[in-house]
Amino acid sequence: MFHILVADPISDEGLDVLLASENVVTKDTELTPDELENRIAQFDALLVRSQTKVTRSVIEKAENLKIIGRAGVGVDNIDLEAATEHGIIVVNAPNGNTNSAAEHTMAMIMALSRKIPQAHLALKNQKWERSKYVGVEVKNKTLGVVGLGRIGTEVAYRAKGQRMNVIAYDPFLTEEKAEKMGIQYGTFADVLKEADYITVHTPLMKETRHMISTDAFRQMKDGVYIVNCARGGIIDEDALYDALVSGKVAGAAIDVLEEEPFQDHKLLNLPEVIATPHLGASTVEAQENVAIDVSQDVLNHLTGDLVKNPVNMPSVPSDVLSQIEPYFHLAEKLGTFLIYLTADVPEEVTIYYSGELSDIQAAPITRNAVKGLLRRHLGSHVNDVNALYLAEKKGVTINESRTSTTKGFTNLMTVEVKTKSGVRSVSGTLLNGLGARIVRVDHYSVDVMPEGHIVVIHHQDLPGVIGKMGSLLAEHAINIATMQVDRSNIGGDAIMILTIDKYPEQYEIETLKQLEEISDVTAVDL
Ligand SMILES: NC(=O)c1ccc[n+]([C@@H]2O[C@H](COP(=O)([O-])OP(=O)(O)OC[C@H]3O[C@@H](n4cnc5c(N)ncnc54)[C@H](O)[C@@H]3O)[C@@H](O)[C@H]2O)c1
Ligand SMILES: O=C(O)CC[C@@H](O)C(=O)O
Repeated sequence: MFHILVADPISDEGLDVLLASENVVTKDTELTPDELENRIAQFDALLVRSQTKVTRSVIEKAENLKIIGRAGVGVDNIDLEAATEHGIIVVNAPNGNTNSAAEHTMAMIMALSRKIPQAHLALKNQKWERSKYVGVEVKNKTLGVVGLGRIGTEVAYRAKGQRMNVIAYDPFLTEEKAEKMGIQYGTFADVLKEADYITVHTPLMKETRHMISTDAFRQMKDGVYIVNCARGGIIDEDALYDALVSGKVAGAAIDVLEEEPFQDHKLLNLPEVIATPHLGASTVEAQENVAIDVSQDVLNHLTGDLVKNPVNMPSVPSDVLSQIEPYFHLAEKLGTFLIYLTADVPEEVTIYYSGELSDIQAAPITRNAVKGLLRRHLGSHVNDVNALYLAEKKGVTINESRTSTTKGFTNLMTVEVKTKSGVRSVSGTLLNGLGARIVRVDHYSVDVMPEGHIVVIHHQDLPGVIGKMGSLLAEHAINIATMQVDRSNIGGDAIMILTIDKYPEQYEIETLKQLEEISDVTAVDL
């Protein structure tokens, strides 16, 4: 049974799936930041919209938190780096409110053009001022869309329905795609120069913060209209204020501001500005959609299933997943096995994929190998979410490589670690119907199930060594379950890999090391 905190108002209908489960759902949408920090340790999952700030200090106190669900798109209220570092998966609901936000954007464009909010307010104040509220038509005007993702695209199609011309800029937009959509493809500068209306639909990130700046306003047409139903901060508010006061911008429609909630903002005192309090996603339909999506992902994660909309981990399509999932366990075991053999700090890890593995989406398998490598020293908090992040933080370079060297196996995965004292490697395969096998350790060929207690012995290939080893283990009541031996050449270096029924004590390992033919003994616990 898990404890789930719902910290922002989230649709009850959408939460049904959580409420119907055996978990304990606590709804507290009035928590102060301090209260959230003080209480978060007792929860396994946290659900938020955009109000609650999930800061690093909240995450640092969230000892049991496994997942943060964002009922909506933007995750700028969640410290993603801190979540990733702590192995907490963040999921969002990217599709459920697209329509709602696009409709709100169109409503804002129309209201701005016809001065509806201003006229409405005057009339409510008993002022019949028809000549003061003459508007402009949108037909044949050019709408500039900055960010042609889910919402930007829906806005573009709707604007075409209003007989507007649309020009869009998005780093992922191609001329072909623009042509297919019946819109004009442009650079950011083209959009600024040609648009009568500019609407922004990018996420708020380092690259997009204040992208609509004083310089950008300078490049725009005189009398341009500006719309922001995406995120406060994409537009530089001081620059917008100056552009409105100077008359460069004829009007602005704002659903979001840098500081929210806001009341007494200087932009709101300008008559050319119309505003709503972050209502883009506030429709019954959108709220239900996002709550259902995020609740389902939270339940999936808590019950060990894969999530649909991870933010801090790449998602894997289900057909790809069914192909690669069988290798997760093998990859983790190879990583763990290898780290036992690696005495020095790993500097570089390369995972080689060959045979059937050479053309698959291997990143999730790589994550499992790295997880296996890091867990021995960093503990069980290393998981799929933070494995690569923690490796990078520890200065370990992770590489993936495809090779044609299959050594006769239909699939072969090799994990190689470089340290200051050299390179060690281990290879494994999935044998049809027989499961996972370790098939190479460095240059030695073996056949070992990657399970249980294993002892890896490097020795000299001399008569009697195997017998001596067996007797010594018997003296310590250690039963040998399986044994594999390989050698470089007759009488040369050799390896013996034993699986035994109990993990040996350190003094037992030391006893083995005392045999003169033996150069190294490593106990591995898989
Ligand atoms: N007002 C609201 O209530 C509300 C509701 C939903 C979403 N949103 C916000 O709307 C925005 C868009 O959401 P979405 O679902 O369409 O996201 P999306 O990820 O589908 O689209 C964002 C697009 O922006 C593009 N982009 C990124 N950097 C860019 C740049 N420098 N210049 C131009 N384009 C760039 C991306 O390539 C992507 O196509 C987000 O900020 C989201 O948080 C607001
Ligand atoms: O929670 C909300 O109402 C806002 C959601 C919206 O800003 C989003 O990014 O999805």
